Amino acid sequence: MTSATMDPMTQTLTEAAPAKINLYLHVTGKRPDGYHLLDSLVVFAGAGDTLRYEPGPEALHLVLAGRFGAALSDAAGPDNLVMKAATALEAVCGPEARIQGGRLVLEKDLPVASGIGGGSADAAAALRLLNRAWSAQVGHATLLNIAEKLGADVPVCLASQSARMEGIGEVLSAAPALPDCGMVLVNCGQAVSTPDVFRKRDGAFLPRAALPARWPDAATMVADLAELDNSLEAPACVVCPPVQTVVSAIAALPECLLSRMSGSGATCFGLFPSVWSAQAAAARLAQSQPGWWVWGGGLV
Ligand SMILES: C[C@](O)(CO)[C@H](O)COP(=O)(O)OP(=O)(O)OC[C@H]1O[C@@H](n2ccc(N)nc2=O)[C@H](O)[C@@H]1O
Ligand SMILES: Nc1ncnc2c1ncn2[C@@H]1O[C@H](COP(=O)(O)OP(=O)(O)OP(=O)(O)O)[C@@H](O)[C@H]1O
Repeated sequence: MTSATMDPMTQTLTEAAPAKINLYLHVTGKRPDGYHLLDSLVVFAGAGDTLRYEPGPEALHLVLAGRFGAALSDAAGPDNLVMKAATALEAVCGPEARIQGGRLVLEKDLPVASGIGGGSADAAAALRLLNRAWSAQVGHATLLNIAEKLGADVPVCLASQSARMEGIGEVLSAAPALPDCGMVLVNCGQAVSTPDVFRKRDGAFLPRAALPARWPDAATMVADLAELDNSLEAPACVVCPPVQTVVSAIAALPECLLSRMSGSGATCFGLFPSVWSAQAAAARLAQSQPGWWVWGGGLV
C-alpha cells in the first residue's frame, strides 16, 4: 500500500457503533435538575450501526442508510447526534488539526429509540472516527467531556467496552470480568421515548449493587443478575405494553438463562450459555415473530 492511500485525509475510514445493553439498571436517586442517578452494568453486543467517513471537498454532511435509516430520514441534519458530535469536536480542535468536509454514511442497523443506545453509539463512533480522520489528536478527557454533553449514554459508548455506569451516566468504572455467553436482542418495533419512561417511574429507589471482580461462568453471573433489576422495565411496560410479551417470549426460548429489558426500552435481551445457543434461539424467534427485530450473537 502506498503512503498516499494511508493518508487519513483521503482514505475512507469506518467505525463500528455497537449496541449498548444494560444487564441491570438501578435508579438510585434523583438530582435536583430532574436527572436520575443510576447504577448499571453496561455491555456491548456484536450488533451495531456502522459509520463511514469519505473525505471530500463538500461541506460535511450525513447520509442515512441501513435497515433503520428511513426511520431517521428526517434527522440527517444538524440535530442528528452524529452531526452534533462532529460540530462539538470541530469546536475544540487546535490549529494543527486538518478539518475536512465530505460525507458521513451511517448504516443504521439498530432500531431507533430502543434502549440500546444507537444514537449514543453513533455519536461516540463519530468522535473516534473524526478525531482520527482530522488528525485532531484530541485527548480522551476532552472527548469524554464532549460525550457527556451529547447524552448520558455517550461516555460509556466512547470506549464501547463493558463498564459499570453511575452518576447520570458519566461515572465509569471497571465491570466484573465477564464469562463467555451469548445474547439475543429483540425489539417489537415500537419506538420508546427515554424521558417518558423516566417520568413514569415511581416507587422506591434501588440500592447500588454489590458486584464481584469476576464471574467464573455464565450460571454464576446470571444468579447474581437475577437478584438485580431494571428499574425502568415496569414504567416502560406502561408506555409500551408489548415489552412484557417480548420478555416472556425470550424467556421461553431453549437454554435462555435470563430475560430482561435494556435501558429505557423497548429492546429486551436474553442471556444464553453460548453464542451458538443464542444464534439458534434468535433464528427460532425470528421465524415465529417475523415483525420483530431479532438478533443473536456474542458480546464485544
Ligand atoms: C436509560 C439509559 O439508556 C441507561 O443507559 C440512559 O440513562 C439514557 O441515556 P440517553 O438516552 O443518552 O439520555 P439523554 O439523551 O442524556 O437524556 C434523555 C432524557 O432522559 C432522562 N434521563 C436520562 C439519563 C438520566 N441519568 N436520567 C434521566 O432522567 C432525562 O429526562 C433526559 O432529558
Ligand atoms: N444517529 C442517531 N441514531 C438514533 N437516534 C438518533 C440519532 N440522532 C438523533 N437521534 C434521536 O435520538 C433519540 C434517541 O435515539 P436512540 O436510538 O439513541 O435511543 P435509545 O436506544 O433509547 O437510547 P438510550 O438507550 O441511550 O436511551 C431518537 O428519538 C432519535 O430521533
